[in-house]
Amino acid sequence: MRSAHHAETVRHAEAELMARLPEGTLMRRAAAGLAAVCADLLGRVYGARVVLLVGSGDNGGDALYAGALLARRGAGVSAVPLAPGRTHAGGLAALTGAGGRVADDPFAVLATADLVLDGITGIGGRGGLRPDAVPLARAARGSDAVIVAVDLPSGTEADSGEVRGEALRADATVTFGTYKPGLLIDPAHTYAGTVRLVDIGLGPYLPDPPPLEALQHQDVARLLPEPSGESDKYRRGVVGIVAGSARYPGAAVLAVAGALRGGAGAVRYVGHAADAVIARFPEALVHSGPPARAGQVQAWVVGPGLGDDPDVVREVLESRVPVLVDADGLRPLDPATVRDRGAATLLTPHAGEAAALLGVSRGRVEAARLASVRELAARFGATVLLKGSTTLVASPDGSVPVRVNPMGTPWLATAGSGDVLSGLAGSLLAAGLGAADAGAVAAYLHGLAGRDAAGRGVPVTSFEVADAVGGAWGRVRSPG
Ligand SMILES: NC(=O)C1=CN([C@@H]2O[C@H](COP(=O)(O)OP(=O)(O)OC[C@H]3O[C@@H](n4cnc5c(N)ncnc54)[C@H](O)[C@@H]3O)[C@@H](O)[C@H]2O)[C@@H](O)CC1
Ligand SMILES: [K+]
Repeated sequence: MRSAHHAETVRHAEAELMARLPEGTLMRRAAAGLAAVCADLLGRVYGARVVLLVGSGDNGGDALYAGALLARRGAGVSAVPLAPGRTHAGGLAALTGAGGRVADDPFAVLATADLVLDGITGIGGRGGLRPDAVPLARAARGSDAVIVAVDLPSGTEADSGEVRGEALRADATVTFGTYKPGLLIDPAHTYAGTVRLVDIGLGPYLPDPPPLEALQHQDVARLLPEPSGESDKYRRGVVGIVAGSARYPGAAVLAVAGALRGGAGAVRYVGHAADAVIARFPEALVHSGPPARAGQVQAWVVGPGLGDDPDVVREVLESRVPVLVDADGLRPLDPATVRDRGAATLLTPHAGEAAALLGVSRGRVEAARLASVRELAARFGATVLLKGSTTLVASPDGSVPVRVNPMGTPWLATAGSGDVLSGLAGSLLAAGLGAADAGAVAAYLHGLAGRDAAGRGVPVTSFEVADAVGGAWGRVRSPG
C-alpha cells in the first residue's frame, strides 16, 4: 500500500521526529536520498553538469545539500537562487564548500545541463510558479536535462493535486517521508513523472490510516474473491445488470462482459437488450424485467446505456442488496433516496456526471478531483468512484482513506470502457467485497487490463479490455 499524507500532517510528524534528533539530521537524510536518485539517473556523476533551482525555503535547502554531495563526487554544480538573500544559508555554504558555485548566467547553465533539481518550493509552496520562476522552468524543460523535482513539482498543490498556475514538469520526483496526495492525483500527478519515496524515519509519527492510499498488486491480491471448495454459483454471488436499451444495446453487452470476469457466480441481465447479450454470452441469465421479478441477486448494477428510465433506477435502489449506479442511472439520482438505503451504494461518475450531480462545471471537478469525490460521497452518503486518469474512490465516512488507482492508462478513454468497469465492480460487490474495495479492485484490474490490451502500443476496444481482465487477475494473484 502506498500512503499519502497532507502537508500539515507531515509538518507535525517532522517536528516530533526533529525534536529527537540532532539539528539538520532530517534535511541531511532527505538530501542523501535525493543525491542517490540523481546519481542513479545520471549514471556517471563525475563531470556531469547539474543546475539547482533554489527557492527561499527548506525545499531549496534540500537541493543545495544534495548538490553539495554531487559536487563532492565530481559533478559541476551551479545554483540559481530565486530569492537571493533568503537562500538556505547552511545549504549554500555546504555547496560552495564542496566546490559548487552560484551561476552568473542562469540561462547559459540551464542550456547545457545534464540534470536540473527543482528546489523552488515544496510543501510550503502556495499557488503556481511566480513570474520570475516561469522562464527558468521553461528553459529547463527546453534543455536536454533530466528534471528532478524535490519533494513535489514546484507550482503544484501538495494536498489536492490542483495546479493553479504554471508548474514545473518533472521527469522524476523524489519525495520525503510519505507521498503527498498531489503526487498521486491528476492534474499534479502528471507533472511529477516517476515518483520515488525516500524514507527519512517519519513512519512512526504519521497517522494510520492515512487520508489517501493507493493499492499495489499484493493489496489487490488479498482482496480478490476466491471460490471455496463448496462454492456453488449462487453462493459465489449473482450480479444483476440493468443496462442497455433499444438505442444502446452495446452498453448492456459490455457491462455483462465486465461482470462475467469479476468473480460472481452468475450474471443476470435485465432489460431490452437481452438478444444482444445472449448472442454474445450464452452463459448469462436474461429477463425482460422488472428487476424485482428477475430472481435473486447479491448486487445490482444499474445505468450503462439505460437511457431515460428513472423508474427502474428507483426500483433497483429500493432493493436490500448493494447497488452500483453508473452513467444514465446517475441522472435522476436524489441524495436522500441514496442516503436512506439500508445496503451499500457505489456511484461511478466520470467528471461530467460528477459535475452535474454537484452542480458545478466539469472543469472544476477535473481541477479538484479529491475535493469533488469527497463532497459527493458526503452528500449522497455513498461510496463514490470518480473515473478518470487517476480514478478516486471515496467512502461516505470521511475518516476512511480515499483510494487512488495507480493503474490508469489513457488507452481506457475509449467508448464503452466505463460499462466494462461497472460490470466488473458490480460482480465484485456480488462476490462479497465492500463498496470501496469493489471499486478500487475493479479500477485496478481494469487499468491493468487496459495496459495489457494496449501493450503493443495500439488503440484498444472495450471488448479487448474486458478480455484482458482475466490475465490481469492472474498476474495480480501470481506476479512474476
Ligand atoms: N521540515 C523538515 O525537517 C524537512 C523539510 N524538508 C523540505 O522542506 C520543504 C518544506 O520547506 P518550507 O516549509 O521551508 O517550505 P518550501 O521550501 O516549500 O517553501 C517555502 C518558501 O517558499 C515561498 N513560496 C511560497 N509559495 C511560493 C511560490 N509560489 N513561488 C515562490 N516562492 C514561494 C515562501 O515565501 C517560503 O519562503 C519540504 O517540501 C521538503 O522539501 C526536507 O528537508 C525533509 C525535512
Ligand atoms: K520542488
